[in-house]
Amino acid sequence: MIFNEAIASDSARNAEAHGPQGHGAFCRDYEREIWALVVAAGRGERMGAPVNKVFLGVAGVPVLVRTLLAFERHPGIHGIALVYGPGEAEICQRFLREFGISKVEIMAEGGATRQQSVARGLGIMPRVRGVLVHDGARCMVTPEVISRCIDGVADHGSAVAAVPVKDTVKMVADGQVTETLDRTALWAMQTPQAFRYSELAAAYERAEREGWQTTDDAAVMEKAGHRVRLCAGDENNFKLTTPEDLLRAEGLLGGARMRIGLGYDAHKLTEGRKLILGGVEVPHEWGLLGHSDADVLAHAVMDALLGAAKLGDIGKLFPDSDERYRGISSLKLMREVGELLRRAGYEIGNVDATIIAQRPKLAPYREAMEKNMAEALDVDENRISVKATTTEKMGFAGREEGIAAEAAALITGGKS
Ligand SMILES: Nc1ccn([C@@H]2O[C@H](COP(=O)(O)OP(=O)(O)OP(=O)(O)O)[C@@H](O)[C@H]2O)c(=O)n1
Ligand SMILES: C[C@](O)(CO)[C@H](O)COP(=O)(O)O
Repeated sequence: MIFNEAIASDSARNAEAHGPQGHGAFCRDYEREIWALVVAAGRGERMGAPVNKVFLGVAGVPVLVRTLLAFERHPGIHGIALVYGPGEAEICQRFLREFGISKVEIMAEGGATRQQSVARGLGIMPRVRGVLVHDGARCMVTPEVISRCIDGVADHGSAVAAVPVKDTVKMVADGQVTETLDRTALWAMQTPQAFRYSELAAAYERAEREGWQTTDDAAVMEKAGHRVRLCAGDENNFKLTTPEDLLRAEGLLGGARMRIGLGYDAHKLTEGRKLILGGVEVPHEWGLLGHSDADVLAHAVMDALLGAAKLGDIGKLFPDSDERYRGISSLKLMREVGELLRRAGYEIGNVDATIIAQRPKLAPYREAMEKNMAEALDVDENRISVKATTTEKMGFAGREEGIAAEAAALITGGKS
């Protein structure tokens, strides 16, 4: 990542971006690339949240992360420049690491207005072919809208996502209607707003020099004398501006994205081993046999979570042929599972597990097991439930040959 705040001149900027001249394969031809410029330096006053609205979660994933992932995953986007608010660089960098976002190559602090923030981003980006300026607060942008903007800038030099106005719109003064506008000629502007980088950067330099005040990039281009073309946006690509927008986004992304998973595991009881269940060492004359600490409860919970996220199972992730996992605490593996889910954009809704054991009596340890696993998964204890049952002496558990556990997990969110 470049992460430069300011680069002195155009030639220095492209030298920095391209790397040293003559490095053949490593030399990027920025003038062929299409980038996204994501602006997230607003205050979100209309949202009324105690933090910048782009850091609020929608279905468990921060708004800004959702926005960045849309561009990260689009094959037509070569790089991303991110403009953040004062004091917010660190949290942005943490999100990039946690969610494995690798296309953000440039970061800059924004200004007091959106126009200034875009100008700053353009000022430190490499001179690419086309740039899609996008609001960090429009986290529901689809790959189709991004594609239309990329195609539009390639074919016509501009493409601004927009939707036709559906309501009747009137001019009003002092609470009185002065005019009813012709709705057929009215379109609501969204982002991305895509332009040739050279033209947009020059228009923004002029806007700053001449003190223009605009609310979108198209307006800057219009004032600079360019023709601006629209492309089809999407009704769901709305800007999260007020708390109602957040609810609407949650409704679209939250409930519809619930997933469930089931996990089951069984281990043999044997002498000379500790009995570890949910990370708790339970006093007993036998313990469970296994390559790791054989924590059958933790294993069932991990498989339920991995299954819900379609990320495989513990056998695939932590094979018993791997010496690194010999004797390992399963809670350590559970931490990794939690991290994997977070990176994939999931939030753990709840986990319900049952241990199937004839003996020992497990009720006194249930809470400690719940606490351990909640800690490992970095969720509230309220989300993890552990129960235990006997099989009335029937089957392998009843004969005390082994202990089994089963778990169900519900997760929400996800990147797609
Ligand atoms: N000085 C600013 C103002 C806005 N933006 C960004 O521009 C986008 C659209 O702005 P808006 O929704 O108006 O965001 P806020 O300015 O944060 O909201 P408000 O006007 O309610 O304070 C947002 O992603 C916002 O972070 C920015 O980068 N720098
Ligand atoms: C760029 C924009 O999102 C297009 O609708 C909008 O103009 C931003 O305006 P705001 O005043 O920052 O909400």
